[in-house]
Amino acid sequence: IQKPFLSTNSCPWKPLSSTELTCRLDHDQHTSPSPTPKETKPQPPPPSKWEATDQCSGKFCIFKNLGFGNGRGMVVITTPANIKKFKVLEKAIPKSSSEQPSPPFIISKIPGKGIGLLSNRTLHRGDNIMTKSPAILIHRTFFEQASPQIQSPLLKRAISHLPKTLRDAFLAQMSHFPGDKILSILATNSFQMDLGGKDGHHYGNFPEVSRFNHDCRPNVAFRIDQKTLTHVSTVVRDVKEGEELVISYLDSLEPRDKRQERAKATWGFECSCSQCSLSQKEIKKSDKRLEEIKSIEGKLGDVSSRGVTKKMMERLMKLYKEERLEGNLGGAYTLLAMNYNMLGDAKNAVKYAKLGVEAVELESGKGQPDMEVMRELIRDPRGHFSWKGRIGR
Ligand SMILES: C[S@@+](CC[C@H](N)C(=O)[O-])C[C@H]1O[C@@H](n2cnc3c(N)ncnc32)[C@H](O)[C@@H]1O
Repeated sequence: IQKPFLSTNSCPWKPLSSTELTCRLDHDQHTSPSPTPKETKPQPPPPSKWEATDQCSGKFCIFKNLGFGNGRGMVVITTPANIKKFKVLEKAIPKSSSEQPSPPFIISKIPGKGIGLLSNRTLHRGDNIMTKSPAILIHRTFFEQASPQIQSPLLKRAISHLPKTLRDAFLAQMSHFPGDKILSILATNSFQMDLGGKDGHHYGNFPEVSRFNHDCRPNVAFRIDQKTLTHVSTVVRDVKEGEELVISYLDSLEPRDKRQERAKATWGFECSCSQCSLSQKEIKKSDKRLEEIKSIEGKLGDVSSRGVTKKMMERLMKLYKEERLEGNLGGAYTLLAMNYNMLGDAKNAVKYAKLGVEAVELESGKGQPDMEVMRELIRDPRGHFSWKGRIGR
């Protein structure tokens, strides 16, 4: 458990509407107390309205909405056809979604990782950490089709349109790569997002979310809500006050060497997370467990496989628990629900189907296609297409 070590080394989180967003930990050289902000009358946010700018490169233009999210603001580099999708989106975002009066964390220095988030209270599975809309969204092909000489000035102009608080938060993000700062920030801190339709692939950047460090055994899961395009982060197991809140940037089910390789190649860091810093002996055991998880899930996922037993399923649950994979349970629960039903065990099938719905919604959001199958199973396990599928009706 990591405690905030010195009060001077941690900042309380401030919602974006405040006059000073950027925690001074971002700028270590500034150690003197910040001047008291001048008394200014708070201005009402501008109305939420998308505007096209004349700043374009080929088919990509900058669009801005300074009133988005109750004055939080957002800029987009995309095609005019895509911007129409945002007009719908605007209505889907609740006015207050960018503000959180009492967030459950503080920003703090974390040894060996730069800045991170520490919980400021006890948290439980299902608790929301934050829900944020992006500061900037950029069409995927902008990076593929435009040269860096074209990308850099357009990105710089786009960021310059953001309201000051969000712009400062954007520029304070960690960047790992040499060359253009904005490109490097985006390469270190972006998420893939899909606006739907055949040309909907974009990258989104959420400055506040960028403070989550990585852990191969995270206590927080995240998802992009496709309806509101917000980044939603949720606690997956009990968290004590002072514990670091961490998400996984990687596939947690890969062996340690592969995870290390990917962290280095994509984000340029040697992963020093709770799982990667185990002893060699424990790492070997962990990799073996991960292999066994893949093998059991392979059998459970194949309707033609023979020898599926309840013992095998109990073993799978034990492996997940030992590996602390509470953020990846949705798929495992769903497999168990189906297989218990295929073995004619309605009680366990319904139990795991209910757990599956909860876990999948937490990990991926509501409305996932497979969840209707789980709900049908919960309603009537014996009438479900999977009933006794492995043993004959
Ligand atoms: C998205 S940022 C996370 C916030 C960052 N620590 C900061 O100060 O803003 C990703 C960077 O944080 C650091 N980091 C995140 N997780 C880490 C880990 N498990 N071990 C070491 N460094 C880590 C790496 O430098 C990585 O490139």
